[in-house]
Amino acid sequence: MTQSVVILGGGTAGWMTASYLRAAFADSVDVTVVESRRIGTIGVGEATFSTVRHFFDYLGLSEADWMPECNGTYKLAVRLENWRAPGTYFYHPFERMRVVDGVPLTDWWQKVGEAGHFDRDCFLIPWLCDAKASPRYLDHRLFEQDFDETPDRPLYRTTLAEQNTQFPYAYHFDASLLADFLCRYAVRRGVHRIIDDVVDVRLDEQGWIEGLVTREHGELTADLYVDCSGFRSRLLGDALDEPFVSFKDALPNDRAVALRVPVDTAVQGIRPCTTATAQDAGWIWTIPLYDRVGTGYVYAGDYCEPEEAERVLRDFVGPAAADLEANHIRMRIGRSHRAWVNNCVGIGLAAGFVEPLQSTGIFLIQHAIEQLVRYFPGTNRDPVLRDTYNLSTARAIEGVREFLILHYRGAARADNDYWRDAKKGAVPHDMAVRLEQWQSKLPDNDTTYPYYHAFEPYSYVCMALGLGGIPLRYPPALDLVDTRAARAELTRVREQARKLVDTLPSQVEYLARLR
Ligand SMILES: Cc1cc2nc3c(=O)[nH]c(=O)nc-3n(C[C@H](O)[C@H](O)[C@H](O)COP(=O)(O)OP(=O)(O)OC[C@H]3O[C@@H](n4cnc5c(N)ncnc54)[C@H](O)[C@@H]3O)c2cc1C
Ligand SMILES: N[C@@H](Cc1c[nH]c2cc(Cl)ccc12)C(=O)O
Repeated sequence: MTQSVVILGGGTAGWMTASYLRAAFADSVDVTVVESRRIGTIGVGEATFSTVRHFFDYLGLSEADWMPECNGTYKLAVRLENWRAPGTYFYHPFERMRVVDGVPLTDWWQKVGEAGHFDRDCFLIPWLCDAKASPRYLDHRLFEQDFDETPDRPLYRTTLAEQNTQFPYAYHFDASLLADFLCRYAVRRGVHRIIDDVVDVRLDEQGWIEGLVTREHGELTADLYVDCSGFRSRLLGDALDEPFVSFKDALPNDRAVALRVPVDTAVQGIRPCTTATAQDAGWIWTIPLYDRVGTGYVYAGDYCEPEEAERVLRDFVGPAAADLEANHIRMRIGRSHRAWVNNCVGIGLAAGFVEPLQSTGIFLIQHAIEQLVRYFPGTNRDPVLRDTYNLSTARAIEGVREFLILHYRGAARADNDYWRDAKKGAVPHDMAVRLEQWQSKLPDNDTTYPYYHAFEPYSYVCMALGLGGIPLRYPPALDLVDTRAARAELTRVREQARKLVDTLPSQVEYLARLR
């Protein structure tokens, strides 16, 4: 029996959901997207997790299919500048920690490494980022060979649940071009697209949605409604009045101002990472795309006025910013108490958002969509499926919240009220315990947020070591054991990095070849 879904919203969340549901259920689920011409999309959201490749894989799309159309580039890490002190930087790479004699290399590094650059001493990717290298050779081989990339497995599509290796890169892309691309993909596969405004929502006596009233297309009805209306949360927050749990007590950044800066990347090169540069009231993102750079200042409105933020961003960009129009954005930070209420599921900004740091928005969308497919409601409206979905998606965003709180707690920077207050904000009880534990032994499986939220202990380790504000000791056991193997591994990282930097093409060269 065919079921029907109406999705409100044609931003990244709406079109990702529509295309994925179609790929999962084909003609068994009839999908309609209604999007407004008058209400724009958020227009930002250009950096991803490495796991987004499962999304494209599921849709049957290769890099060559979508990257050139969306000005895509590779992202091998986040580079955090000035979080410790002016002039410092470190990387959070898509690269798992090496382990020597059962001990993570970073723990060894605390004892035997030279003070300074844990990231460049323990990982390869920081060297590739500094060299603006491509993660692939011109014959398309990956710089690491741990991955089965055989293309001929048409019946086996991967999802987040199968993540047992750490893929070495994610992507940057133009968010508007991606939404257009996915719209074409979905419509070609039978998704109905309606351009109109939803002006009213009809509920039955139990509070279930009966229909969405549009300005010009009458009433749209379905078995399930997906709210992808962005921060407005037109169905979940507005019509169904589901309470919103704010994260502002711990994460005060609630505004952003963004610019799209044209750049001659052939001349400047394309650094294969997102850069997050700490500022007086937040931080600035720099996301290199194929033909331009996306940049924006994420800041706390309580500490900085929008005009001041725009001025700081323009100064940061320099002369190239002169004639560009700035996009000012208010952010609603937190989550809907429940993401799925009755016959309405919120996905994307409509359901919740943490803040752009570490680019978690699209990951949370992808996770929500995969969970929706897993717990898709039958005609009997089993409430257990809905409750399990709500538990899983709430845990994911709460984990992301915890990881981001660490950035502000852990930053050594404390030179003004914003950075000092950031260390006094609320911390979830369990996290307060973990912050203590990390001082005696770097974060590991037993001392990090226990539910799936995609960040693994090594990500927490990078932050603890790189941010510099948490006093850290190495485990005393390391004074009692032979350190030779660990020292040899640190030397091996250096040798491997040197060889890669010498042999890999630049990202500009590789992407030109891909086109
Ligand atoms: C400053 C900032 C930076 C970010 N950076 C990143 C990043 O680097 N990486 C990342 O993963 N995520 C990032 N995000 C998050 C990411 O942008 C969003 O998760 C993503 O774009 C999804 O947005 P959306 O589709 O939920 O909402 P939107 O893009 O706002 O789309 C809303 C849609 O709903 C439609 N709509 C609303 N009301 C109605 C109505 N009444 N009738 C008809 N249509 C309606 C609109 O027309 C539009 O199509 C960032 C977010 C912000 C705010
Ligand atoms: N495991 C997830 C999350 C993740 C792991 N390392 C990084 C690094 C950065 Cl910069 C962002 C996200 C992540 C993933 O692989 O995407």
